[in-house]
Amino acid sequence: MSGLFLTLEGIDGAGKSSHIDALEVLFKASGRTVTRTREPGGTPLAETLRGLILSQPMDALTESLLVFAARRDHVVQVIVPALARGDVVLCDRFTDATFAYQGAGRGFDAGVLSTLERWVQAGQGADADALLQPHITLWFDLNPEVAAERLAGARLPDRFEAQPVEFFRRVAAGYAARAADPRFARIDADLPRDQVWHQVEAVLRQRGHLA
Ligand SMILES: Nc1ncnc2c1ncn2[C@@H]1O[C@H](COP(=O)(O)OP(=O)(O)OP(=O)(O)O)[C@@H](O)[C@H]1O
Ligand SMILES: Cc1cn([C@H]2C[C@H](O)[C@@H](COP(=O)(O)O)O2)c(=O)[nH]c1=O
Repeated sequence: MSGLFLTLEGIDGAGKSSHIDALEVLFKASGRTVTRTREPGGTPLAETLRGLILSQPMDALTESLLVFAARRDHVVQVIVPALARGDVVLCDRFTDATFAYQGAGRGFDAGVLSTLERWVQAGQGADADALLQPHITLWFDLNPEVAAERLAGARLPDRFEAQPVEFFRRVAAGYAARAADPRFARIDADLPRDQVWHQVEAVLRQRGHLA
């Protein structure tokens, strides 16, 4: 069986993490082995970098280099081996987040991000031209004002969550621009949790990722 690389994306507070447990249960019930992971993070080194990225002041180039450094370790150590085994890889954020947050949010050069993406996600040997990309990206689309209300009081904000709503409007626009790619499935996240889940399950069945 071939591996499935599924990513979850959206602005902070859009509700994507709330559905990862259920996704894991669903795929396991269909007989699949699941590797559950997140970005930035997913390896000891990448989790160390995550701690710095979410807490330390830095400019947009440093931030971009650190997220891609964390990603390289994660891709090599976790994602590629899991896909080679045939696992379903459930990854909370991947490179779309970099284009949305560092690109659209911070205003950092998308051409430089694309170059880093090619270096970090290039295949090996005969596959050198193939770029590792998710098979499907569940994009939890939620108005930034609603997301901010959901996050208020839920937890102490990190360096991104502490950004003003204008930042998240730019990030949301960045995701919307990337959603033209057919691997994106838009999930209307401005609905009660059970209805959000219903959309997630339906899209996976429609696209043939679940029996
Ligand atoms: N459909 C929903 N309706 C109302 N509240 C929700 C819904 N889904 C999640 N929440 C609540 O919104 C908050 C953010 O949800 P969650 O942590 O899943 O978001 P997230 O997209 O993973 O955010 P982040 O990327 O910042 O981790 C939580 O308090 C969660 O309980
Ligand atoms: C992968 C990635 C993430 N970010 C930001 C987005 C979020 O604010 C945090 C991660 O926190 P979460 O609660 O686990 O969603 O990191 C980023 O700016 N760039 C990236 O590439």
